[in-house]
Amino acid sequence: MTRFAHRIRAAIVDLDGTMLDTVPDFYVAINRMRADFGLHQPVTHEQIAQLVGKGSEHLIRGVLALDYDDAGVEQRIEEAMTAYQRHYIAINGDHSTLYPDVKEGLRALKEEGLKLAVVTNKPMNFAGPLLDRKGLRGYFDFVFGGDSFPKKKPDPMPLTEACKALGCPPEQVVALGDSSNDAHAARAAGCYVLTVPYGYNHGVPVHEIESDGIVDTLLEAATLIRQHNRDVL
Ligand SMILES: O=C(O)COP(=O)(O)O
Ligand SMILES: [Mg+2]
Repeated sequence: MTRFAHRIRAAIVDLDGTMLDTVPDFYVAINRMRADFGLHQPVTHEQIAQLVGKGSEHLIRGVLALDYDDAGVEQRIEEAMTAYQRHYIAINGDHSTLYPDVKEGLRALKEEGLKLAVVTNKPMNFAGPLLDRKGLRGYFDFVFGGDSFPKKKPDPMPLTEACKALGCPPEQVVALGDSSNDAHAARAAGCYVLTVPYGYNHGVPVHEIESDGIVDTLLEAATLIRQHNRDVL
């Protein structure tokens, strides 16, 4: 955390793979959608984890591509998205769990005086109810989903817009995420970025992500940020 000499005033936090292990929810919704298509062999948690992080359509296209060629995917994508969304909303949060020290980390960031925003590629109608259900919504000043802006991460737009909402220049904002998607968006927006090693990085080892550091938990991120803010005083 020495790249910029600025005090950190806000954090932008990713959802899937950073705060919540949501693959078990995706697993149920995706395999129910597959069953609707007569595909009864379930896709695995590992296959799903590699496809999470770039929004629902990317995920469902990737899942369909396991069984169909390009034309077959195109033919089914609309019906698959409708079925998937119905199944996901019916179970949203039933099987997903908080990673260790998430609430402790968010609390510590707030105690440090940071403003907090969620920026996820999950659509808002999934993200909002999930954050409420897991007791996370109250920590955040803003929540932005994959459909909140015309572009999703790794485009910098959602982070740039979140910085504006937070009222902080990007160089005073740290992004906390689990994937290269978050890191690319943060770098392009001009924010710091710290990555957690336990999430889903499209099947690529987390140390290959260009970030300002890897932290074991959000609580460790908060400790690092507090230290950084003391050092720049
Ligand atoms: O791809 C998704 O649905 C969400 O992924 P994210 O929360 O890691 O941005
Ligand atoms: Mg993520």
